[in-house]
Amino acid sequence: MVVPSQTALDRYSVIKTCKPTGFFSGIPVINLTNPDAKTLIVEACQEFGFFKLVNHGVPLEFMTRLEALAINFFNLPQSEKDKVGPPDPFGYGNKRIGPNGDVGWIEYLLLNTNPQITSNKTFSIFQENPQIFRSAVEDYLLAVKRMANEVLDLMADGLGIEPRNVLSKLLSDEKSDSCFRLNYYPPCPELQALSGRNLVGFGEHTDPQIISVLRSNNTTGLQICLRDGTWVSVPPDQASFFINVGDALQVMTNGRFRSVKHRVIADTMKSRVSMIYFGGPPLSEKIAPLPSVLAEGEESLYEQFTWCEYKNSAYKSRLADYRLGLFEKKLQAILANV
Ligand SMILES: C=C1C[C@]23C[C@@]1(O)CC[C@H]2[C@@]12CC[C@H](O)[C@@](C)(C(=O)O1)[C@H]2[C@@H]3C(=O)O
Ligand SMILES: O=C(O)CCC(=O)C(=O)O
Ligand SMILES: [Fe+2]
Repeated sequence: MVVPSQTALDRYSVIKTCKPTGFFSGIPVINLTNPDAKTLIVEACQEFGFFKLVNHGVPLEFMTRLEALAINFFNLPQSEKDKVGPPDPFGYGNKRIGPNGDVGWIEYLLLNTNPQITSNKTFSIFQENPQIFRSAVEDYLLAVKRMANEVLDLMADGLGIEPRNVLSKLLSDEKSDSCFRLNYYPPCPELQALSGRNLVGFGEHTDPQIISVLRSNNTTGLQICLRDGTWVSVPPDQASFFINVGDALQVMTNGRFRSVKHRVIADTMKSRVSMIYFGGPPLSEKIAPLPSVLAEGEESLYEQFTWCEYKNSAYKSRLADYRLGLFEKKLQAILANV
C-alpha cells in the first residue's frame, strides 16, 4: 500500500484511545478440553461476547503456513494484487471496506468458504502454484470449522438447548453462507506524528454472522468494547483463537449472548496479519430465538427475518451502524403481548 502524506492520512479515521498501551487482562480464556468449558463459554458470551480459546486442537502449522502465504501475497506489487480486485464482495481490496464508503488502513482478501464457489481467479494470483494456497486455505478451514462446531455445541449444551447441534448444523449445512477473510494491516510509521492519536485499521462494528473465529500474528491492534462502553486492547496470541459472538447468535439467544463491538488500530512499526472465519447459516434460514432459550411467556425481542434479509440489509449499512436496530421489536409491541 502506498505510504500516505499527512493530508492523505487525514482522510483515514483517526481516534484518540484512552489507554493506548494498556492491555486488558480480563479477557476470558477457555480451555476447550476443560470439563467446565460449556459453563465458562456461556458466561463469556453473556458478559463479553468474546473469549480466547486455547487447547483448540488446530495444528499451529496450519496457521503459520497460511500466514506465510498471505504475507507473500500482500507483498506482491500493487498491480498484481489488483488483478483479484475490487471485491464483489469477494476478492482483494484495500482501504475500502464494504460498499458504503468505509475506509481503513488495511488490505484484505475475502473468500467464500465453499471452495467450489471461490473463483479460480482468486487462487490464480499465486502464480507459481495456486494449488499450494488453495490447499493451505482448505486445511486451515477444515480444522477451524471443526473447532467452531465444537464451540457451538458447547454453547448449546451450556444454555440447555436441545439438540446440542442446533447451532453447529447451520455451519455444517452445505448451503451455509460463511466466508473467510485474510487481513493485512501495514505498519504506519507516520503515525508517530499523530501524537496521541491512532489510525483506524478496521473501524468499529459487530460481525453479522453467528460466530467469528479470529487468529492473528503477535501484533497488537484488536480492541473490544465492554458493556460499559470502554474500549480495551486484546493482548495478541498467535497460538490461540479469539471467538466473537455475531449478530445472528445474539438474536438466536434472544439477547443473552452479546454480539461484541470491536475494531482494529494500526501499529506504527509492525504489520498485523489476521485470518477470520465468519460462520453463517444458509441464506433461507429463519433467524429467531431458539424455542428452548425462551423462558415461559418470554417474547422474542426481534422481528422474524431470514439470514438473506439480514445480510442484504447489513450490506446496505455503514460499518459502525447498529444493524440489529432495524429488526428489534418496538417496546410497545412486546408489552402488548405480555
Ligand atoms: C461496511 C460493511 C463491510 C461488511 C459489510 C458492511 O456493509 C457491513 C458489515 C461488514 C462486515 C463485518 C464482518 C466481516 O468482516 C464482513 C465480511 C461481513 O460479513 O460483514 C464485513 C463486510 C465486508 O467487508 O464486505
Ligand atoms: O483483523 C482483525 O483482527 C479483525 C478484523 C475484523 O473485525 C473483521 O474482519 O471483521
Ligand atoms: Fe469483525
